Amino acid sequence: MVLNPVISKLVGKLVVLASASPRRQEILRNAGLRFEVVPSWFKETLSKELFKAPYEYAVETARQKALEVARRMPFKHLKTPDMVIGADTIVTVDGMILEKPVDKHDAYRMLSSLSGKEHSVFTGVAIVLCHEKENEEVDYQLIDFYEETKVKFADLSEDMLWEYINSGEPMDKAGGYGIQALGGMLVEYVHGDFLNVVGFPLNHFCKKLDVIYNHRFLFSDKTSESVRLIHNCVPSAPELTQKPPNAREDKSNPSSPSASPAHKLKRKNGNSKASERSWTLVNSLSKGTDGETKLHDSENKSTSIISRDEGIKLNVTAEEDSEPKKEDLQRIYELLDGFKASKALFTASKLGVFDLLHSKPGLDAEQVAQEVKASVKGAECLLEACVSLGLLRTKERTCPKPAYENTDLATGFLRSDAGFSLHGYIQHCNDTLWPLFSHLESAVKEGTSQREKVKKSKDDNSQEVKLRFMNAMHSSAKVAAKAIATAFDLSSYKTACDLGGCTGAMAYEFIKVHSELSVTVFDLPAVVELSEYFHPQHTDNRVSFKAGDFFKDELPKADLFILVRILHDLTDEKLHVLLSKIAAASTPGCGLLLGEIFLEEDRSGPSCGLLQALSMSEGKQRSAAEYSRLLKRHGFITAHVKHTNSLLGAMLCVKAGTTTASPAHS
Ligand SMILES: O=c1[nH]cc([C@@H]2O[C@H](COP(=O)(O)OP(=O)(O)OP(=O)(O)O)[C@@H](O)[C@H]2O)c(=O)[nH]1
Repeated sequence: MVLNPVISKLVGKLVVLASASPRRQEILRNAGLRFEVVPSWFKETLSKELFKAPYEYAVETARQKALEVARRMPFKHLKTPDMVIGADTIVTVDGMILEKPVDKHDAYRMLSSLSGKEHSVFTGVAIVLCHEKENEEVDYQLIDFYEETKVKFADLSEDMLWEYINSGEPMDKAGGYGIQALGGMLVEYVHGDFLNVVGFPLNHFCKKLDVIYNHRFLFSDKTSESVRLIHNCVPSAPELTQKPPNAREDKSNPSSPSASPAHKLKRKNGNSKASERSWTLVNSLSKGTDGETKLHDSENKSTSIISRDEGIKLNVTAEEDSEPKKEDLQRIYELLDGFKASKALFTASKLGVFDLLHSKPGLDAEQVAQEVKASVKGAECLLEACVSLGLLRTKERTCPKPAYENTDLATGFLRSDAGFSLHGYIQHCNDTLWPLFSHLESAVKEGTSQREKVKKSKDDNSQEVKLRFMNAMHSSAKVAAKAIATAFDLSSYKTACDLGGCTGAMAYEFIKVHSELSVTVFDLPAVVELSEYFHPQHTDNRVSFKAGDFFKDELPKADLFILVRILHDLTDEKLHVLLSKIAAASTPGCGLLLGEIFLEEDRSGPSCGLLQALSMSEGKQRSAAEYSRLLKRHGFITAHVKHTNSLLGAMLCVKAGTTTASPAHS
C-alpha cells in the first residue's frame, strides 16, 4: 500500500467525517484527506451487554454514528456524500468499558482503575459508501473494522491523579486521558497503533481504502462479501438499545460490564447539558410498561424515561434546591446581558472609539473622553466593557493609567473604513432594530411588526436616512459577498442580474472573481439614484445599474439571476410573483443563485435567523429544503447548496429543460 495514492483516490469525492472529535479531524487532515465535518447526532445509547466483546460495541457505535449522518445529509444538507466515516473509541480494563468521564469523580474512578495496569484501547471505525440511484434513493454499503492498542499506565499517586484531573484534560477523552498531551506522562508503554489511542487508526483505515479502491471490489462489485447493504444487516439503533428479555444484571461481579450502571447509560442523551449530567449518576434501572425504561438517579433525585423509539422523553427532577452549575449560570447571564453588550458596541461605534483608537492607538480613558466628547467616568466604563467583550485591549506600558487599542476584531470589522466594516450595519442595529426590539412584547402578542410604533421622525424619508439604510445593507453585503460569489463554479454564465442588488456591493465582488461575467444591478429608482455614493473608485463597466420594481417591471435578460437576502422578506404569495417573473425571463439552463440564512429543517436554528424573524414585517425565514421546493414550482431545480463561512448559505438552482449550460460544483 502506498499512502498518497490511497488518499488521492478520494480527491473530488464528498468525504464526510461524522465526528466532532478535534483529534480525529486533525489526524485525517494531517494525512492530506479533504473532508467535511458533520458531527453525528447518534445518541450513544447501545446496551453494552448485548455485545459479546467490547470492540463489537465500539464498531456498532461507529456504524450508527456514520449511518445517522449518511441518512441525514440528503435531507438536511441536500447533498449525498460519497463516503461517511464514523469512529468510536473505548478503553477496557478488568472487563469494564470506559468511555468519556462525565465529571471529575468519574475521571478519578477511571484513572485509578487504570493505574499500574495494562489496558486495551479499541477504536471501531465504520466507512459508509453512499450510492445515489436514479430514483433519488440511496444505497449504503458498509465497511467496518476495529483496532486494538495495549497501553500500560505507571502507578499513579493520588496527588498525580488529582493534578491531572484538575488540568481538565480527561473530560472529553475515552478512559479519561489524552495520550497525546499531559496524559502521555502517565504511560509506561504502548503496544500497537498510537493514533488508535488518540481516536483514529489511520494505518488500518488506509489499508481499508486500499482494499476498497485498489482492489476494486466495492463500487463495481456489490456482491462482495465485505460489503453489506445496510438495510439487510444493521439493526436499527433502538433495537440495540433494548436489553434482551433474559439479560440479567450481574451486580455482584464488579468486573461484569453490566455491574456498573454507568455502562448502560449514555452521557450524550438529551439536548441540554443538564440532561447529560442527570444520566451520569444513575444507579438503578427498571423496566416500565410500554417498552419504557426508567432510570432512577438517586443522587440527583431524578427519573428519566426512555421510550423504545425516542430516547429520553422526560426528566423529572424531584429536588430543585441543589447548587446551580457554573456553566448553566454563565449561559443564562450571557443571554441576560446580551443586550448590554450590543448597546456597548453600538455606543462605542457611534462615538467613533474604534476609528479614534485606530488612528491614535494607546490613548487612556481621559484622552478618549476628551476626543469623543464624553465624561471621563463614562468613557472609562465603556472602554473597560469593550475590553471585556474582546473589542479593545490595554497596551502594556509603564504609566499607571491603562492605554487602549483595538483588537483584531475591531480593526477588521468596527472601523468605519475597514474593508469588511460593519459600521453601517451597527448603526442600523442601533437606530432601527434596537427600537423595534424594545416593542417585541407587543409584536409577539399582536403578531405584527411594530414598525409604525417606532417613533417616526419627520425626515424619515430624507436622503440621509435612505443613505444610512443603504450603508447598512452595503456593509453586510460586503462581508458576505466573497463567500456567495465563490460558492459555485459560475464560469458557464456570462450575464447576471442582481435583483435588489442595492449599492452593487455583491455585483462588484462577482465580477472580481468571475472574469467573464457582467452584472446588472436591478433596484428601485431611488436606490439606483443613490447607489453612486457607494461605487468603488475605479468602476468597471461590467457592472451596470437599472432602475425598476421587480414586482411590476420587466426584468433585464440574464443567464444568472442573483437574489441575496431578498426572499426571506417576502410572503409566499409575493415570492411566487417574483419567482414567476424570473422564470418567465429565464431560458432552460439559466441559473438562480440564492443567498439566505438557511434554517435547520427542524427550525431549531441558527439563532441569527430566528432572532431576525422577530423583527421582520412580513416574509419568513425558511430552510434550504423549503426554498428548494418553492423554486421547484417555478421550474428551478436545486443543483447545489453550500453552507458558507459567512452567515448566509448559498443555493444554486437551474431552470429545467433542454440546456446547453451546465454549471459545475466548485
Ligand atoms: O488518548 C486519547 N484517548 C482518547 C481521546 C479522545 O477521546 C474521544 C473518544 O470519544 P468518542 O469516540 O465517543 O468520540 P467523540 O469525541 O465523542 O466524538 P464523536 O463525534 O466522533 O462521537 C475522542 O475524541 C478521542 O479523540 C484522546 O484525545 N486521546
